[in-house]
Amino acid sequence: MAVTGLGEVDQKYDGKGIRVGIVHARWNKKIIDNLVLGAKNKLLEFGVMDSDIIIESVPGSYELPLATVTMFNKHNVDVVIPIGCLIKGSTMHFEYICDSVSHALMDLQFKIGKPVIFGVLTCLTEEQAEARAGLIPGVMHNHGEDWGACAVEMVVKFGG
Ligand SMILES: O=c1[nH]c(NC[C@H](O)[C@H](O)[C@H](O)CO)c([N+](=O)[O-])c(=O)[nH]1
Repeated sequence: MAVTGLGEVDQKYDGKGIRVGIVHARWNKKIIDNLVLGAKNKLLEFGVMDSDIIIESVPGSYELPLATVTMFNKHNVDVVIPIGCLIKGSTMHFEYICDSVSHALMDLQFKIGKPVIFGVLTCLTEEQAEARAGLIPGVMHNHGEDWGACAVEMVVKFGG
């Protein structure tokens, strides 16, 4: 079952024995905490052992790519889920971080040969971010759950 894109996981893959790294930014804490919880709970639901989920934080989303490399090298994980929340401000800072971080995380997969799940919300408003973290009842769902399911599927199908 792949993640349908509507947030429903329509097939469950066996996560037993898979080691998963989660690196998360600390900006927008309320949103980040729920995204991380959603990803972790989905990993556990798919059979990943709690002891095989390694979580580290960084100051902001800009630090996620380097932390992702270190997570692979230091903790011998099969996949990393970098989690961040970027919210547009009044300057171009948002655009530059979104662009550099998304490209860096995409490129890392090919350099390392392992899956890097894109868990960075790039939102124009705080409300958009809250909805995608499952913090507004009845509006969207916690995208962290999608990322957890995606991580297991990618390792099962394409892991080294
Ligand atoms: O994770 C975020 N980092 C942000 N900035 C910090 C950045 O990621 C770095 O931590 C910082 O520039 C130091 O390198 C954000 N904004 O500036 O808006 C943001 O919305 N989210």
